[in-house]
Amino acid sequence: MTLRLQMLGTGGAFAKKYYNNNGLLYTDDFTLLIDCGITAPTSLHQLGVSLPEIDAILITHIHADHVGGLEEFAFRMKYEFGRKPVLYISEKLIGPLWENTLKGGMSQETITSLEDVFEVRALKEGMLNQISPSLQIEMIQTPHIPGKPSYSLYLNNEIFYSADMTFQPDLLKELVYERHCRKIFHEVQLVGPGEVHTTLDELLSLPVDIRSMIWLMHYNDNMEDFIKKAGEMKFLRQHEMYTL
Ligand SMILES: Nc1ccn([C@@H]2O[C@@H]3COP(=O)(O)O[C@H]3[C@H]2O)c(=O)n1
Ligand SMILES: [Zn+2]
Ligand SMILES: [Zn+2]
Repeated sequence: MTLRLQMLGTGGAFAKKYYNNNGLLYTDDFTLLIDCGITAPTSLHQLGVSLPEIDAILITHIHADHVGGLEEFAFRMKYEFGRKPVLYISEKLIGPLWENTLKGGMSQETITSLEDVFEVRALKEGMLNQISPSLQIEMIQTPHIPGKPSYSLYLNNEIFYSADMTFQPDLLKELVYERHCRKIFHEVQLVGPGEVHTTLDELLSLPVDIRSMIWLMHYNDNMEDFIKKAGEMKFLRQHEMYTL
């Protein structure tokens, strides 16, 4: 079963030319939205994708470029379409997503918890979660902000999709050399110290066979200046459809 990926955006948190780094992952019979940031509703509108066409949303971590569009998504599904979207989320993030992010805007007499606006499906890390008949996802907790859980995704035991994360060369080597990973979608910070992200220079330090399978995403507006500096790595483009 082939997967297809269409990014709603490929930009970093503060990019303006590129939308938030959120993606539509398609199987033949299922559409999963990976992260739903501030710009996700606009990008979906531009692509002509209506909200009910999305079978489920999966959240990697709680930053506005990954969850800032959830309020609009949930309100519109409730009031325009009379439906509750399916939300896959780490069990550790259910409380914080409601208490720290959505409660302020969404709470009212009839809405007092995340479950009132989403059909919540808790994901456990380190094990295979069956999302649809042909899509399995393992959540791998990867370091981003200290004390703030963030989860990268291993799709169908062969494709790595990074959440926002600091450089983890040992994980990437283990996935490629021991777990048959054949494609990597990786966030990148093009200049400056990474701190909470992975820099282009760090990714350039990986062995060439790993670099050749990397597609870069979550980049800043000056991405075009780095196309020739990324070696074998390629830049993922928003709104283009990729067969994985
Ligand atoms: N310790 C931190 C925390 C946050 N940030 C910036 O805020 C952004 C939040 O979304 P992001 O995509 O994770 O990128 C983060 C950093 O740009 C940062 O640079 N350092
Ligand atoms: Zn981000
Ligand atoms: Zn983040």
